[in-house]
Amino acid sequence: MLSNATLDKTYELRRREVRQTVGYLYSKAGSPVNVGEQMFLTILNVVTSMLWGGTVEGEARASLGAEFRQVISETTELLGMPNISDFFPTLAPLDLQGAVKRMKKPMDKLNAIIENIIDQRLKKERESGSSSALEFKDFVQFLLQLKDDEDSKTPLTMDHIKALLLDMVVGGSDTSSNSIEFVMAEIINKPEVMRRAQQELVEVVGKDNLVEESHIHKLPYLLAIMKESLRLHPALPLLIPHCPSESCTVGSYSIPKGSRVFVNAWAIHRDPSIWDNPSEFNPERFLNSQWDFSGNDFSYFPFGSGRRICAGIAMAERMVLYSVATLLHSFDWKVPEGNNLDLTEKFGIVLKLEKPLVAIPTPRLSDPTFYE
Ligand code: HEM
Repeated sequence: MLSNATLDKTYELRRREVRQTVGYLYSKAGSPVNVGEQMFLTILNVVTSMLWGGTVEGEARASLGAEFRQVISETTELLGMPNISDFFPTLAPLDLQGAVKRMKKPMDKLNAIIENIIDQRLKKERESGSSSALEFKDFVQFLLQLKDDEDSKTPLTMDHIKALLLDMVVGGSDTSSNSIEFVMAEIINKPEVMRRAQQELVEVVGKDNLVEESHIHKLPYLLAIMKESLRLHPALPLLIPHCPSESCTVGSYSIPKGSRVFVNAWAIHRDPSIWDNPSEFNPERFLNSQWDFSGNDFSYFPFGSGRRICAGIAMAERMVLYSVATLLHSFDWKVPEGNNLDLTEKFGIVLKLEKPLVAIPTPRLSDPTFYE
């Protein structure tokens, strides 16, 4: 589902959602909008339509999207909370901070949403006679077939399927939308960066044309902006906790088997022995640089590294670049009069802006049909 070949085939899904967001922003032209919320809804719809073909529209888009965002936010907040049970596992059964108890409510809600989706899919299959009768094969359909395949080398249970779907929705939506929010906040904070990115878009896309995903490989300055924003604000600042299956030694530290290892990518990305003026937002440092998202260089790895590297890098790169390119090509952005742009970060397993980015879009394209 996340390979470049499949992503090429599902471009229409991303395009449809991004165009819908542009239409919404056009209807709000001149008024403040919550950028992160809009981007969350856009990504949520893209991820869910790739997983099970379902999108949220109209009124339901705002209400289900807001509910989903709240539940995912609660879950990721609890996941990232320092928990005494992690450091003293013998205390875990006591759940001293009540983390396990508090996790139950959002997890029950997420489970109910996912179960409902699987039930609907099974019902549809029963009605149509077979799964292959469905119009197009999405991830849920693929997993359900794999579960029923007796010769499969990967035995799957319904719990595995639910966990995989949750992983994708939670892992894909909050990370990508927060990353887009940080990119936009940094750009709005530095008007010269916004102008240069828009100039690049005019040269590559033109003003009488729409941004397409195929353009993003021709926008080196925009890619440098994404890399620089992920350097300062990696979506998962401590990656995802790792757990070695064997005792090992790393950089002369011995790591016992089974210990919980947090890698502080946030601090490495701001290490003054690696980066000049580490706290400055300066996309130029990434123009013609050796740093990429492969995780092969331990001074820059916003998607992690090695066997557990992010499974969604290709999709994240497409979604972030395509969304930001479209937002900047279609609109000028500023914060409401009298408001200061506050880039203070809020730490958790997912890094967020302490104060959500609220900004005003002003259309830049003369032809109103580009906003339909
Ligand atoms: C800008 C957006 C994103 C960022 C910055 C990001 C970052 C990361 C990071 C740092 C990890 C942990 C890697 C490690 O511990 O070494 C991870 C894991 C993962 N990500 Fe992403 N991610 C993003 C978007 C996505 C998307 C769009 C999807 C899928 C729809 C996705 C799916 C996953 C999955 C499934 C894992 C777990 C991989 C495993 O444990 O084998 N991510 N991501």
